[in-house]
Amino acid sequence: MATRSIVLRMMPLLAGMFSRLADENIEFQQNALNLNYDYVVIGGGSSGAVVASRLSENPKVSVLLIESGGTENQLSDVPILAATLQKSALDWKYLTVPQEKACFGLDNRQSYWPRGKVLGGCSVLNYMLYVRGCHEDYDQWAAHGAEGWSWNDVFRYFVKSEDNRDPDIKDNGWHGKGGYLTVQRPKYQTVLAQAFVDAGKYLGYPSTDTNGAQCTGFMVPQGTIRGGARLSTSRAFLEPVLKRPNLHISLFSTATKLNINKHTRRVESVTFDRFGVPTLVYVNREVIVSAGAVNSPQLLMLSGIGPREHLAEHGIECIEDLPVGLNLQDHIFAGGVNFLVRDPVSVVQSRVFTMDLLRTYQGNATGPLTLLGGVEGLGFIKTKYADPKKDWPDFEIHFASGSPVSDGGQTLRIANGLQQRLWESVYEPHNYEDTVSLYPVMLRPKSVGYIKLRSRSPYEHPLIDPKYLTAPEDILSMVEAIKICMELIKTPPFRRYGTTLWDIPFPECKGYELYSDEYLACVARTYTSTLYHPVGTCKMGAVNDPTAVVDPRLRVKNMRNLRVVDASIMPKIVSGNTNAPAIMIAEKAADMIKEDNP
Ligand SMILES: Cc1cc2nc3c(=O)[nH]c(=O)nc-3n(C[C@H](O)[C@H](O)[C@H](O)COP(=O)(O)OP(=O)(O)OC[C@H]3O[C@@H](n4cnc5c(N)ncnc54)[C@H](O)[C@@H]3O)c2cc1C
Repeated sequence: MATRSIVLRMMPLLAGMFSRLADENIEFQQNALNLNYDYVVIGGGSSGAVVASRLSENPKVSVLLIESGGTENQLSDVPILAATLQKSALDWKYLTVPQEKACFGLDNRQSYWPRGKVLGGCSVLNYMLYVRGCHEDYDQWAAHGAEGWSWNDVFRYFVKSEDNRDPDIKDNGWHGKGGYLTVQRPKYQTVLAQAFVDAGKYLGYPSTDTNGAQCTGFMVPQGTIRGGARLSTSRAFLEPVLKRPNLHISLFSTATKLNINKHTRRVESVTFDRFGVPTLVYVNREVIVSAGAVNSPQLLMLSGIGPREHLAEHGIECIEDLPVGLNLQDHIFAGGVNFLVRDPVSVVQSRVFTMDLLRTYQGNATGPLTLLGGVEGLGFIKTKYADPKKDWPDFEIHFASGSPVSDGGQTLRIANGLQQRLWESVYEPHNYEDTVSLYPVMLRPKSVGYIKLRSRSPYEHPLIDPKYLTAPEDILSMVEAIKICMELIKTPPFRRYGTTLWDIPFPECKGYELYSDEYLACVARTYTSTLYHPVGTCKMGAVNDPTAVVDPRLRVKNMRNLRVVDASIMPKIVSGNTNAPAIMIAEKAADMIKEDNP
């Protein structure tokens, strides 16, 4: 407790020191709004910020961006502090319903879902990892009705955003230069980053740019950072265009209803609360809902677009009966895959938050504070359940050069909602010791959940049930992935630093033979962690696909001027982190909107 308060007391100092890297005085907020706009974009997150930026390139159209939150702060700039932003004012603070087959070791068996409530959305809270997913993901989307979304179609939109700055990657033919979104590795690595990549080689995985020709392999990740600081989509795409007179941004503004004319099928206006005051704007051309995978379906349902029977439960008139909120997919990992390290080479709090390193960060934008939330390696692997003939890994290992004990349980443990009993018995005895984690992330889970309304209040959090680990295949593949992580830690590149298996078993799993398949399955079901990638709740598909909410041009079916543009449109979750895909979706959508509104 004492240490926590010391760190908390250090925050203002940190904030002061990092002022070089942030400018809170930038005026995003538009004071007076017009009565109507050509385009109203709802939600200024990873996708919405990009859409608003691109649409307002045409000076002849007017664009209003409505965002529930305010602007990011100086702490959110510091890459290693990513997890500390959870449960802060920048977070929507969602919780899933208690899980039946997972999260046994989390408070009330609920998974905590942070989502960015701030201009830039989750790109302000995220771990900044730049990952595109595999070519196969997008080819599958297209094959199942999302015409125009194959890898060959989407590739140029990844490139369009990008300003890749790492010499060994930027010229390999797979990346863009000069775009708004700077992509680069932190200048600093611990020795463990290379150990991870070398361990992958030991098991036959190439060291490669997994965002390029081949998806399977290991790499030290690139991130959406610039000058050692986080680069949110707000900073990247909006800050440079703020002076455009045709772009208005309304902060602290929550859209509560799309007002739809049932006969014309047009959204005529949008109701929103601006600093708590009910407000209305009229729409000349289109409304673009970019409120993310939780809030986009919520807003559509509140406005009468959703499953008829479910809307009726809340007394909402159904204007269009569509499967909004279904098809919820998320990436999870087994949080208990941590290892002990003999040598002082990992990222522990006492070695990171020193005055010398703070000065290094301030002066040279390097040092451990630039690490991407502490993630130093990504390994895209195939378990025995993956198709050996395809370059389509079924797990992504996140290698962290630390674990929940690295800061004495101050951030990750709290963010994950780890139960006190589990914390005290398994982790606390190793507080502040050198450790690493190899978190196996299930890339294409079979378990699918849903989001529903709890009430017709826009302010009540929706009911979120991801149904983690309910499909039997999921736990089987997770066990195989954990075994691969254990193999990696035993390879010479890691062993030279004295890595060993964690020496305290999970008490809940003591009935099983240590490290047996049953034991590992129990660990995965006990410490089940989200990777914060919910998608799919406004599914894109062919017009005649009854499971689709939007068509391949992202138009809500049977509506004239309404699109959804964010991670919720993914028909299937991509095999990688979802920020770069959300930005790509927005880039492509902006082009489609321009084409459809000549
Ligand atoms: C903790 C965390 C770590 C992550 N790490 C990574 C990572 O390292 N790499 C990666 O690729 N991905 C990562 N992700 C996931 C990635 O950031 C998201 O998938 C992506 O940002 C989603 O973009 P979006 O536009 O769909 O939604 P969001 O970015 O969530 O944007 C939605 C926006 O809409 C606003 N909004 C919602 N409702 C309303 C309303 N009614 N009215 C007005 N505004 C509204 C929200 O405040 C928000 O700003 C992470 C996510 C989190 C939370």
